[in-house]
Amino acid sequence: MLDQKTIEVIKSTVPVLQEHGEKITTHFYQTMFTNHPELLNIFNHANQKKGRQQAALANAVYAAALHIDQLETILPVVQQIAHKHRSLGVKAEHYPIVGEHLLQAMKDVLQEAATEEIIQAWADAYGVIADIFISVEADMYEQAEAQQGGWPDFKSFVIDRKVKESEVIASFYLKPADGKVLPPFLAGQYISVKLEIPGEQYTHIRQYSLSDAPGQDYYRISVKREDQQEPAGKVSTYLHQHLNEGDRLLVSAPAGEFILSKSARPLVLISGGVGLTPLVSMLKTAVREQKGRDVTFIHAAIDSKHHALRAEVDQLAAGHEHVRAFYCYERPAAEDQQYDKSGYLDEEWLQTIIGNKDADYYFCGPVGFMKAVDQIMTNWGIAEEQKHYEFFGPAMKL
Ligand SMILES: NC(=O)C1=CN([C@@H]2O[C@H](COP(=O)(O)OP(=O)(O)OC[C@H]3O[C@@H](n4cnc5c(N)ncnc54)[C@H](O)[C@@H]3O)[C@@H](O)[C@H]2O)C=CC1
Repeated sequence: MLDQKTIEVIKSTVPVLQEHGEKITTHFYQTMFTNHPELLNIFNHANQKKGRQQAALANAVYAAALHIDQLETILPVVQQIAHKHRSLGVKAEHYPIVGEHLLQAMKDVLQEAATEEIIQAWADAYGVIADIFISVEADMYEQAEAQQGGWPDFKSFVIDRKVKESEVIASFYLKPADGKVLPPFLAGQYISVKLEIPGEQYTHIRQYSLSDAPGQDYYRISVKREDQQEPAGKVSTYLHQHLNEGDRLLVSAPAGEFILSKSARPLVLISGGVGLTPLVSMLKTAVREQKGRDVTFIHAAIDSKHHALRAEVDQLAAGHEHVRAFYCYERPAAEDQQYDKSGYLDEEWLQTIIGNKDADYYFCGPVGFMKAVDQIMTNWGIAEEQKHYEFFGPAMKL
């Protein structure tokens, strides 16, 4: 544990971290990857380029400094990050490397303001925080391995089926190459996929939500081809264009805390674009395991051509009185007939379809969509514990 003096010194650096946090973390990543290029096999290069990883780490360091005397308050965030770390293969031996470069980056950026005392206090604090992560993650590796059919890191899977779901989304049904049983997962969880792309120096790892219900003999991911964005998504493009039935890829055990809970309240699932993947898994699970629970599934897509997995959702809604599905098309095509609203979803429309607002809400989609939905929840006075959401990529808050 940290002594009072160390805590005070750490807290005194909060303003400076707020001001220089991203500069420090940008410098940190640069020097760490120069000295340890092998770590580029773990980190998402696109997030580095866009500066998202730097911002997320700066926020995490800042939050740690702010709460250094009550570290238990950051435990939920630790859990969330630890899930991601376990799915990426982050190990205890990586922490000293990160610590050394973080402290060096503080010294380099803050110069004389980073006194001996401050650097020592941060070294102590980093040690305590790293130990928490290492121990939480060690448990997670153990649990992943201990399940029936489980494994700790990455395991070879075969693409059993590849199915086009929309203009831009394809599903991949993945089965273990060794034919062993698959461990279960919780609706809403994701897996990491690890790929070697010809011509690329480092391996790439990406997280994809599992889009089917648990309990099958495959894991299904539904991936959007991100070849229109800048920079183009290398992994999604490679999956779409070059990987086919019979090909293999490496897969982590399922991870993540954005999961469907049981509750007596109605369930409202709101998705934008490919953000529907974890919510379709939740919808199927709720129908099967939470019999009679009112479920409203709301999906926002560009138009019918970009609308994936519609048949599966429609079938559930048609077969269960307490399940309702609504679709909002941003720019419906002339031939599009079956949708409930055009443009973006908004508060007024949601009012008309959500009868009992005292519900559990799960939402997932692009950032602008998430912000819009969160604002509506706030306007409605929905309690924080009734709001569940997930951002892919580095940890973010709404
Ligand atoms: N488990 C997770 O955290 C997952 C997260 N995602 C995220 O979901 C996102 C999905 O993106 P795309 O398919 O590219 O979506 P998209 O760009 O096709 O947009 C889908 C729909 O979202 C709505 N929307 C967009 N901006 C909005 C705004 N400002 N206000 C209200 N509605 C808005 C529109 O109706 C639009 O048609 C990605 O950012 C991805 O990272 C996707 C899968 C899983």
